[in-house]
Amino acid sequence: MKIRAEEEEAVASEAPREGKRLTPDSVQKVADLRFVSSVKGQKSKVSSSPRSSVTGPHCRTLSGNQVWRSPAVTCMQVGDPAHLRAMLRPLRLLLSGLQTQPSRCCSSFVSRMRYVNRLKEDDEACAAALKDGSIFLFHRLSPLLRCTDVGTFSPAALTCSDVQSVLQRLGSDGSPLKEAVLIGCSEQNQAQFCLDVGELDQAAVEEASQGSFIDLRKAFFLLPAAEAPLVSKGQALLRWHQSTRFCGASGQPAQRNRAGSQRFCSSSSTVYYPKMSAVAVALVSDGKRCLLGRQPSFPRGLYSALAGFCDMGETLEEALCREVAEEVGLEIQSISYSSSQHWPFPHSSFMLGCHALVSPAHTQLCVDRSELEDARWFTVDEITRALQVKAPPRRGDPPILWLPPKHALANRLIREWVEQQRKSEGGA
Ligand SMILES: NC(=O)c1ccc[n+]([C@@H]2O[C@H](COP(=O)([O-])OP(=O)(O)OC[C@H]3O[C@@H](n4cnc5c(N)ncnc54)[C@H](O)[C@@H]3O)[C@@H](O)[C@H]2O)c1
Repeated sequence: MKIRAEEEEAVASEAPREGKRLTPDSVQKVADLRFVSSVKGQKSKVSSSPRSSVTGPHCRTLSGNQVWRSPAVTCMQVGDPAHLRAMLRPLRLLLSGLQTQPSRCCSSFVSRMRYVNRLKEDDEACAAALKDGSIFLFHRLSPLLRCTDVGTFSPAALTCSDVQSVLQRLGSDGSPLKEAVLIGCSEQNQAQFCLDVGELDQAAVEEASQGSFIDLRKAFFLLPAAEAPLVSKGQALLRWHQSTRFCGASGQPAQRNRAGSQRFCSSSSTVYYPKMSAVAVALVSDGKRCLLGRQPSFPRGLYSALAGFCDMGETLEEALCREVAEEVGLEIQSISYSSSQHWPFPHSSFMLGCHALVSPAHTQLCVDRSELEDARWFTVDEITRALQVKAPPRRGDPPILWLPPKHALANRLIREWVEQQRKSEGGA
């Protein structure tokens, strides 16, 4: 596609270059300019009408923060029979946009995702973004949390200068900042980074930054559901860097890019990317009851959905059928996918959650005691009661059923199942 000289200039003026900061807005402006040029290019191939000219992309908000952008609007001379059609076009586009996917979308979400992607590829832009970004500190993989005025916890988001002054106060030259790893971009268009300051004295950093480093297992459940994934992603990336310093092929150090989205060994030309293990988790039902199991390591009373790591080469469905057969001796008849989750414990897993159905005629359990301490069928009333339990049973308390916490995918599967049962009871 051909871009005219002045458009090239306009694109270049918005494109990131030395001394100019890359932001989600500038990424979007470059995309807009390129888009207008591309529409002009396509237009000149399709029609050479001298009365048509492209004025620019047209935005409209359909809902929330989603801004859908229609193709560029073409201007016509008044009196032209096409004039009426052109005037009605925005309305047609709006109506068609409500029914079908628009041809192009430039929501603020898209701008942020493209921005993060650019930072992963452009070391200089990433270094500049760190100066304006927010940084989440960790100490030996425990995130720094602050208690809010209303008594809840939140991950402490520090500015680059905050972190610099903390480091200076503790006698550091600021070089640890180079180890910051990009996590994402906030809705306020601020790049987000995480940094492990495990080399520094924990109590001194806590005092200087007015927060507390809390073990992720505890922190994960103290945080609101929207914020827990941020610290879990940060910890997973930091852990991966700490354990992937060397190339497995050459034994030489593998160098990271500025964003920390990959490591590269120049001796073996191998690129390493952060890894997660795929885990299949299923809430098995016989149509009336659901099946939960417990491992000996679980806290007292806790039962959860059955889960297992996917073997190399297996599909999600194959992994689920194998795990359920191995652990409780049942054959799954059908599977429906629910949702997924990054699970940081004990190391990064990519959890894929499903509902699985077994035949009501074949529900006899044959539990593999080397994998599970116990597995049982539960009625919807037993599960509903367990969902009301607010605190885990203490030593000496009568035995009660305790379910996985609300941040866990297993909890979501259990709630979905209860809802489904209630609906079908209502419909029966
Ligand atoms: N978020 C949730 O709702 C939820 C629910 C259930 C399980 N989980 C998680 O799913 C994971 C798997 O559950 P599980 O019950 O099988 O746990 P598990 O930790 O008991 O693992 C079972 C066996 O899998 C093998 N294994 C360990 N790590 C592996 C890996 N990376 N790849 C392949 N095999 C591996 C080991 O032999 C281990 O004994 C655990 O990390 C658990 O915390 C999460």
